[in-house]
Amino acid sequence: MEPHEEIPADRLLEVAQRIADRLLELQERVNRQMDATASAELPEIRRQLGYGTAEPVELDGLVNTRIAGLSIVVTPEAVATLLPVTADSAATTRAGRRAVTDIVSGADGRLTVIAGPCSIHDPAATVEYAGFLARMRSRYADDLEIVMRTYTEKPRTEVDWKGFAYDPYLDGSNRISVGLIATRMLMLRITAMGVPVAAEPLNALTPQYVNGLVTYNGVGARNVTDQTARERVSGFSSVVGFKNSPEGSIEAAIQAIVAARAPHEFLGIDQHGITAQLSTLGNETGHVILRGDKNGPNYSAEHVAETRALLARRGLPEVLVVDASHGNSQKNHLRQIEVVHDLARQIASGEQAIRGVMVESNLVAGRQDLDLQREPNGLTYGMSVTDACVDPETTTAMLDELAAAARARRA
Ligand SMILES: O=C[C@H](O)[C@H](O)COP(=O)(O)O
Ligand SMILES: C=C(OP(=O)(O)O)C(=O)O
Repeated sequence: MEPHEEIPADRLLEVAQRIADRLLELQERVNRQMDATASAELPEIRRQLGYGTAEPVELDGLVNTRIAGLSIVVTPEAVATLLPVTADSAATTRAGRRAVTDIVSGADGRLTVIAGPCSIHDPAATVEYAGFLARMRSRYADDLEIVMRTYTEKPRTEVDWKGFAYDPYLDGSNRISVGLIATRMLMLRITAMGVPVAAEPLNALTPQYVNGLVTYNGVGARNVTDQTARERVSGFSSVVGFKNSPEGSIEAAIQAIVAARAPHEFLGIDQHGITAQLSTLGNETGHVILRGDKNGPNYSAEHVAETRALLARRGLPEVLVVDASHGNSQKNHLRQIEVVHDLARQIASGEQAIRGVMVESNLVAGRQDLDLQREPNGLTYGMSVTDACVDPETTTAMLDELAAAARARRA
């Protein structure tokens, strides 16, 4: 057992902070050595290339005029060395990816369910919720492959809290190193419990910190047209889904599928945090996630048929996942129940294209406002601080219905 596996979940942030402090101290020293080597050798390289001595130019008011701070962050390699993927976690992710890939390709007739909080904000509640999903996974294993939403990065419409990976203390202190370490610790913990993890890869650098721990990545509605997001997931080992755009464009998700199936060359970082050129092979698991839009839902049989036709026209597999929340619930968590009813009816009557359902679920129903100035202790335990979620009881009823539908479709 790794030492971090024994840490009580309510002390996870404290330990993440200690790890961050030690790693940042080390990284400062490494960076100083690198800077010293570069400043010793670069003038000589300049000279060998036939350039004269660089005259210092005053750049005040020209560069970094809107940068208020710049601090180093722990590197993926250092974090992975202290918090390695254990055999149990690796086995969970391997099996989860295999199962979801097979469901997407049609080799496995079950249904994927991506359930869990809209966003992660409290390690203890997250681990407790993972315990609930671990029980659900055993109960419904014959019909469902259940994966836990472990979203620590949140895309925001305007300005708001950006998620646990960025601001783990929920107070605007934005300790990103601590957030990245704590995210990895949580994903290690959840996968060690046998529950595969789903995430949203919002940032170009964060995936390196959770390498080997994510089974399913959903590119969000606000990022689906982003070239850098498409490039990134073309190299992911996980299964990837693309939401329709916030305005309802399914075509945007289809274009993302096509883009991500292709190999790409782009800029990222390597495991040492050094800028790197990444060469990818393309990801063939890409599919549309229907999430509705601001004007209404898009989960009906007509929408599913329309999406199938659009995919067929592009010669793509007629495969999709439906998100019961967001535009499909018009952000009313209880409407997810109606969405799931409808999807269960479609699946039971033989609709083959629907391979997965996403549900926003948490320990406590509803949502609460997060005030970054208030003590986090004022929050209700287990309740979402972003979009409203259904509770475990409602989630269980949904899983029961979806399992029966998957069974009926296979029969
Ligand atoms: O999934 C959660 C939210 O819908 C998404 O992050 C956007 O949130 P916002 O519109 O509240 O910023
Ligand atoms: C942000 C999310 O959804 P969307 O991109 O559909 O708004 C989400 O699934 O957390």
